[in-house]
Amino acid sequence: MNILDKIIAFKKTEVAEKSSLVPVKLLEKSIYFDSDIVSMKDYISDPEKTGIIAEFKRKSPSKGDINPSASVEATSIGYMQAGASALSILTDQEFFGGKNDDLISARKFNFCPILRKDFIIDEYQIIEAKSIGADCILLIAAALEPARLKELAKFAKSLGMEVLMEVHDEEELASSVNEFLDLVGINNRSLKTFDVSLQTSYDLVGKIPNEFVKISESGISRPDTLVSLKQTGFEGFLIGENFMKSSRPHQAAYNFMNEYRDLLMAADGLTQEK
Ligand SMILES: O=C(O)c1ccccc1NCC(=O)[C@H](O)[C@H](O)COP(=O)(O)O
Repeated sequence: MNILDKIIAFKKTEVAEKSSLVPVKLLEKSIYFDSDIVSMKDYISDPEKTGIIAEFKRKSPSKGDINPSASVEATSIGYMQAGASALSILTDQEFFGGKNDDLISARKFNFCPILRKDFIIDEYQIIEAKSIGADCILLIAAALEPARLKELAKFAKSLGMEVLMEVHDEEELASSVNEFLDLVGINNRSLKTFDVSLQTSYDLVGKIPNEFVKISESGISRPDTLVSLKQTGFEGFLIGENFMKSSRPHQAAYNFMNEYRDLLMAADGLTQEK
């Protein structure tokens, strides 16, 4: 059993418990339920923005504790002030130390697209995502049969939400891509070995149909990597640990984004000189 199998097995029990404790009818009463979303697709593909989806995660299966006591308020506000285009908030408690309240707090303090980062296997979790103020959900191709993934994506769209599908290889991409997705993410981290290889992104970017916003996810730690990922066709970059491992994640994000902007300007200057 790999880590994803373990997480999904846990989610099945979690969803059964939660849905018996908090019925859908109650979730639908949330002030966020009928609110319009802030479009992740629009913010990421805006050329004036950095495309960075800055992630708030306290721990992870691959790294253990990263920053258990970080403040979601200070970090999310700081990320957006630093120039992030969007936020990704881990809501899984068991494996990532997150909670729904983290997303609710991020929503309260920021006007920007927010991705609910969790392991979605059921419509209940999508309704819950909308009720806590998320704009976009993640569907992981390795965790869902293609037909089920499509069903969940369609359901999210029916609630007015956007969908990011994450894949790890060409097979997942070919079998799971469907018309209800908005963004497609290439995860550079193998969920079997936890090894990270940016080559996965470079190999797969050309295979993502152009109607989807292309995101590179995981293991990004250098601003110059973003420049080359952008040059190969990525518009979005999901970055978590590199910021969160700092005692001041928002400061790390600020430094990273400043350096990225300088590199982009220098790269643009070189292109114009040619
Ligand atoms: O991060 C993990 O250890 C992990 C393990 C199993 C499933 C998912 C996992 N991570 C979720 C993510 O996709 C990352 O948090 C996200 O892409 C950011 O990655 P990073 O910048 O490397 O923190």
